[in-house]
Amino acid sequence: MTIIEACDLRKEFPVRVKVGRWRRVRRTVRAVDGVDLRVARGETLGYIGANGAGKSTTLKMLTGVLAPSGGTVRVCGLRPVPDRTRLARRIGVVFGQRSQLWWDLPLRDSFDLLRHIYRVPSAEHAARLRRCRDLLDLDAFADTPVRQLSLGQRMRGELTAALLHGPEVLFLDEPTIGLDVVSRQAVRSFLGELSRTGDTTLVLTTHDLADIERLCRRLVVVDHGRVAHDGSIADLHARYGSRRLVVADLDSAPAEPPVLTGATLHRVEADGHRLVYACGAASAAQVVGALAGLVPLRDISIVEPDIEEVVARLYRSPAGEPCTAASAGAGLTGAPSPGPRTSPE
Ligand SMILES: Nc1ncnc2c1ncn2[C@@H]1O[C@H](COP(=O)(O)OP(=O)(O)OP(=O)(O)O)[C@@H](O)[C@H]1O
Repeated sequence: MTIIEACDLRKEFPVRVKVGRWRRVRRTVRAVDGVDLRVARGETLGYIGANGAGKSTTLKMLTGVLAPSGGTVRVCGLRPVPDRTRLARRIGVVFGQRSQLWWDLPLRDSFDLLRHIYRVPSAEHAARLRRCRDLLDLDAFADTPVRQLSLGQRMRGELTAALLHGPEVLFLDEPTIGLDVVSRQAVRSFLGELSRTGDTTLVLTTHDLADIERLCRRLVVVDHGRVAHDGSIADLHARYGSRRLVVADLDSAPAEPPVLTGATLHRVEADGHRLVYACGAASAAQVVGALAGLVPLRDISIVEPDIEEVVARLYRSPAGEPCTAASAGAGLTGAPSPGPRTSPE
């Protein structure tokens, strides 16, 4: 059953841009440029894109913070802006940069206030709080005023606050940004647990692709406000020509690296003692078999394609066009997008 449905979703912002020394002209920034999205109940969706690609704007339209300039959107069957109050009871939101906690109150008191605001029956509230306390280890700092919490502690508090009313959908904008390794792991495993139960639909934007790999089966990549990829991580690799690498360590370096059918020599390292082949039509097993008959193998390893590299290539390819394997290059994850589309007003 579909819980989020966006059709041709658009958001334009009027801006004034400096031209020359004194002149300013009006322009329209197309931050979201015709996004179609359907998310099934219980799904965990990763929503990624370079800086300025339109992720936060999309999330703001899905949560009723911003009104779309065009298209239609339904979340839990409601229109996010006109039905904002009703929607607020059915969704939870964690925006990394913005807090929903009371700065001067201990975390525990914020949770209590939220119970009253959302009118959650106390048994339900207690059960949900107990689960979060266990999984997120809140007890050590539940009596500390929010302003004294570390970022990682506050984020654990934010996650709890967003879930206490039992939302059907949880929107998370950069939930692990700036967290130390321990807090990041705590947040990831908590979200993993939440995702496994399937009770809550999760929509997650992040620049940390490890979040995506650990949590999301489905990945939507946006580029210049448009969906450039919607599918599994495996689909992404297949579409953008990611290849497995076979790394062969040799006892002695051959005069010339062997030419293999169905694989290409990717690089030569360690003075010719290490050959790295990228699998094409040939499987990793076939490459290893062929190499074994041609060179003295000491060791073999197979390296799975790197999601950071494929996403970086996708960000760099013009308007989400699939790049060929030949266009693969070193990763530049997080490279800023050339910017949103603008047009004169
Ligand atoms: N209120 C606004 N007025 C004008 N332009 C805006 C406004 N909000 C966003 N934009 C522009 O819309 C584009 C998309 O912004 P958005 O914040 O959605 O990107 P993002 O993908 O979330 O980026 P980041 O990864 O950096 O958070 C950007 O170019 C941004 O400058």
